Amino acid sequence: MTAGAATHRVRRVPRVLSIAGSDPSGGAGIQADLKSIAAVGGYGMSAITALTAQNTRGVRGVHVPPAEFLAAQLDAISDDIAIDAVKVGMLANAEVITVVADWLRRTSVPIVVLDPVMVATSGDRLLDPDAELALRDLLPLADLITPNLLELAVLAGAVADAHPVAPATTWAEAIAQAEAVSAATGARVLAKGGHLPGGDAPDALVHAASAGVVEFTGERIATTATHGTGCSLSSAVATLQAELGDWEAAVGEARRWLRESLRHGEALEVGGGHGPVSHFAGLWSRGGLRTAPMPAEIADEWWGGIADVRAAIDDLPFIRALADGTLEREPFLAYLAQDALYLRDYARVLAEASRLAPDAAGQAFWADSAHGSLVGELELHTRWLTGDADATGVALPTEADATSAALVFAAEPDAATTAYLDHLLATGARGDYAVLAAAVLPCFWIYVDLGERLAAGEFGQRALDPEHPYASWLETYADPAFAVATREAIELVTREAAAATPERREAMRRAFHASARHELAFFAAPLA
Ligand SMILES: Nc1ncnc2c1ncn2[C@@H]1O[C@H](COP(=O)(O)OP(=O)(O)OP(=O)(O)O)[C@@H](O)[C@H]1O
Ligand SMILES: Cc1ncc(CO)c(N)n1
Repeated sequence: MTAGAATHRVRRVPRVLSIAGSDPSGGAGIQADLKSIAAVGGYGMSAITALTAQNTRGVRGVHVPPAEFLAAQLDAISDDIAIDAVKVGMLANAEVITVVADWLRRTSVPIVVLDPVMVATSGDRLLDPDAELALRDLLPLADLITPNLLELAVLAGAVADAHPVAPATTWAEAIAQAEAVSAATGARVLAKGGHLPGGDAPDALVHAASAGVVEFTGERIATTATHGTGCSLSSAVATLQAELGDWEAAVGEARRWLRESLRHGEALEVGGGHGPVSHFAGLWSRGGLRTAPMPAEIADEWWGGIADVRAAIDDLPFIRALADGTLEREPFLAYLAQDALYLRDYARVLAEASRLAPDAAGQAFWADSAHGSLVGELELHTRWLTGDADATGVALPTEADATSAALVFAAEPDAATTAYLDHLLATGARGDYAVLAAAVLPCFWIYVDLGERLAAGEFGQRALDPEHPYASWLETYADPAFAVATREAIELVTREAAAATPERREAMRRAFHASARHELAFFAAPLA
């Protein structure tokens, strides 16, 4: 850990100001800076030093607004907003340099990265030659300076009392020049080898005060999309340093990001010269572009998506007859016998969801539900199937356990039970928690919905009669505690779906839909 890291206060979304020129073609200058800052996770701001008329082929003109107006921009920002890092780019002339240097002295910005822009990738000048010496006063205000080889030579000359220094032709020479600039200014220097001939594109982080040289190597990427690489790198390093508080880590991560962006630059098909890098290529491919739905929207969509299945369940002769009490005892007991078989394995599937759950809350919830379906629901079934249906609230006689188990699970699983359980058990075996949780949800949701609507008289007043032949069944599913558990299940599952990738969310929806169809087949079977 460096001294800087020890005192660093972590800033998850650093507020980063770019003081630079405008590139209307969007690949360099403040446009590249804002994209880079956002791409690596910062909040970007920009104070514009100069306007250029340029594209990927070259710079056609430069307009420098009055320096007082740059000062006004800088003060407007610093009077209101805490700034975690500043990146300085194109400065155009000596007057602009003075404004920026004065503002930096007045404003205590914790991180200053100076990209001493002098010449564009196209070869056009972006800094008056007579301003190169004025840069000397700005250098000690920087924490990190990021010159390319030509700029490094100019800075090395400036700190050597304006003795001209020739651009390095070897990497060792470049590092020696960086050491001289670092020693004279106290700043770290990132020497960039992008302009070296050869197959490598090395950078070196040089800090004379700690006699440290950290080299970053990597092969040169074959691309014409190199417009604005220097702007992009310096902005990314400033942002990442504010987040990580470690220069080596910040440069390393910024380089990884820039190299990925370089690889995708040509695919943007911007301009016929040196095109821009693709600043968001990584984010686009890994994060996706569409906004994720909210959990409540997912609940509505999934529930709406099974409206036809729910309507079909409502219309089943089994449900109608169960509601009005005319259902024969034989199909009711046949249904319960199948449901007992179902619940035994359903509890195992819930236990699997508990095992796979990513957090303790989820683990506890599914474990509770597994327990609930065994002691709450299965006990009800047992009372019915062992002929103990009238002994409400009385515990099962323990000496009869073996006999009752034999009775409860005596039935052969029918096709609907087998299909439903195969679906759930296979989903569990695949080991995807989110999909499994979606698959078990209809069993909560459809039953609670039915139970509540039966108890509300939606299927006739007979369902509310305490003398109803299947009153204990009706009460079990109208139990408010079951509704609470169901709401929690919906919340757990839809929150998981909201955080999932679109593909995974779709797999969850499909599993949910499949289970709903199995519920319909299950209710239809006893009278089929
Ligand atoms: N073709 C490439 N392959 C890999 N990395 C590259 C390539 N071109 C530039 N880089 C990297 O991009 C960063 C910027 O380097 P470069 O030396 O081009 O700066 P610059 O000249 O200031 O950039 P600009 O083009 O914006 O003026 C460095 O990290 C460098 O290693
Ligand atoms: C405005 C601006 N800043 C920096 C550079 C360096 O690439 C550029 N081409 N344009």
